[in-house]
Amino acid sequence: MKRPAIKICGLSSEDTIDHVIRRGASHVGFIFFEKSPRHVEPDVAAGLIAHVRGRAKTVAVSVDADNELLEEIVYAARPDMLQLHGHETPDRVMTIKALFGLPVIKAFSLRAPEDLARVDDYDGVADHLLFDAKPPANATLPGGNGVTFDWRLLAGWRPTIPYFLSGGLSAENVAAALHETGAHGLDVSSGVESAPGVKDAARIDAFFDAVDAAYATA
Ligand SMILES: O=C(O)c1ccccc1NCC(=O)[C@H](O)[C@H](O)COP(=O)(O)O
Repeated sequence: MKRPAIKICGLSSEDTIDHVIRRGASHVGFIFFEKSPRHVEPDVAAGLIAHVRGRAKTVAVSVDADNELLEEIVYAARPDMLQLHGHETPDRVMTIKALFGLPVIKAFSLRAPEDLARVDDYDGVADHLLFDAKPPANATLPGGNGVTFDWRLLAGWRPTIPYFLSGGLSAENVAAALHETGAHGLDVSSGVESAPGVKDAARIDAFFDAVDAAYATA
């Protein structure tokens, strides 16, 4: 079985970036959402993204961002891809793609089967999908909450667009998540942190070790 793409999200230091790329991250994500403990300003992200260039795909994550913010992010930081983690409609995704010419990962929050109903509308529009858990009722962030959803929602479901499985993944559960869903890619943030926004080298290693072990036995 082919090892999935692995996106480590919410990065903010060159050392951690180097570590996750060394361990095999295919994508690294930067959060542009001020309420997040992982938020990076576009000028800081520019340095981090320049540091990555060519070694992994760089992903700028935004939430219902207007054109002005997207311009600031894209023209300052020059990411390879945009992740839209809000309520962006298919029309809005098409507009963003036309404006910036970058591939788009469209994120969806899942809790129940009906949450998948809108996904087909993004066929031919989004380049990748990302399935995350719906945030808990008291959450202030639409993502990065470290909570899982019921992976059986995706079992046997083969979308025409490749997808990242996300939401509360960690070294402890990633093998089961892969087994249940057969996801094309994995995305993790809290599960490789010691505190919100603080990436942890040991947890990063444990995560990649768990993915490698899952593939060695697949
Ligand atoms: O991580 C954040 O702080 C964040 C804030 C606002 C929108 C999206 C955010 N994260 C997006 C991601 O792709 C996360 O990796 C994804 O939600 C999974 O996070 P976690 O459950 O913590 O692994």
